[in-house]
Amino acid sequence: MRQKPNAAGLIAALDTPDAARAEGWAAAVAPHVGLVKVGLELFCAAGPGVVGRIARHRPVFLDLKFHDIPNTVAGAVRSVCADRAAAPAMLTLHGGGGAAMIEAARRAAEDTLGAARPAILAVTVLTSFTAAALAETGVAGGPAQQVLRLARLALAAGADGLVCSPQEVSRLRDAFGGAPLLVVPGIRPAGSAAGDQARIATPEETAAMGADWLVVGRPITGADDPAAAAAAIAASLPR
Ligand SMILES: O=C(O)c1cc(=O)[nH]c(=O)n1[C@@H]1O[C@H](COP(=O)(O)O)[C@@H](O)[C@H]1O
Repeated sequence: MRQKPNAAGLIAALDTPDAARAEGWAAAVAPHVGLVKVGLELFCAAGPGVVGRIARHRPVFLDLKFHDIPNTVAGAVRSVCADRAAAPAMLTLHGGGGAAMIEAARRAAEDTLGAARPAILAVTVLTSFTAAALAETGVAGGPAQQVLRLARLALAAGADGLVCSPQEVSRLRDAFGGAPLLVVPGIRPAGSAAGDQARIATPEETAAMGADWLVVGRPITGADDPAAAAAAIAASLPR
């Protein structure tokens, strides 16, 4: 899914260790979302085969946030792209893994799947980080500055897009224009609990700032009716 949606679209994060539950959610939200996200919890519990099963409902955003030496990440990308029929439409790696790692990931995806390769998305600063938590890791200057720094590096190294919080979307659009895919978690409809997310905004605000894809987990999967929750968020986005 390297092409950009015409208007901001929705991605449902299927965070559960239960593959049957995840498949049920995928089927229920499919009419309202562009992609569904398979993350570490589901992948580690259910194994790689879950990607193909979930992909029967919607294209899969495989969020394993690779961060290792270039050779190892290239191998991981080849592994998740090996089965063409079950290959993800998008995948994540950490921008902090550096330019050589990102270049190696892109090359591995191209070598394995050619034009059908997944979009490579670089995670910048996790949406759970405050400025204080980021400073504890040795990064001064705050999330916005670090997001811009990693974005510049990742896009120059061949990433198709970035994962950032709603609070950096406008700055990234100003700096890099409309081309990079901006995939944005930390989305909270008014009144829903932030949980462990620190840098958040509503779906309407995030779409208006120029996000391409909004990643929403618990506000959908924790709802009594996940399909209705996904439908309501999708309907709130400008068309
Ligand atoms: O890469 C991601 O998708 C991601 C990056 C990030 O900075 N923050 C973040 O929350 N995510 C993912 O987005 C989803 C957000 O879920 P909720 O907080 O439940 O809406 C989770 O599956 C996270 O793993």
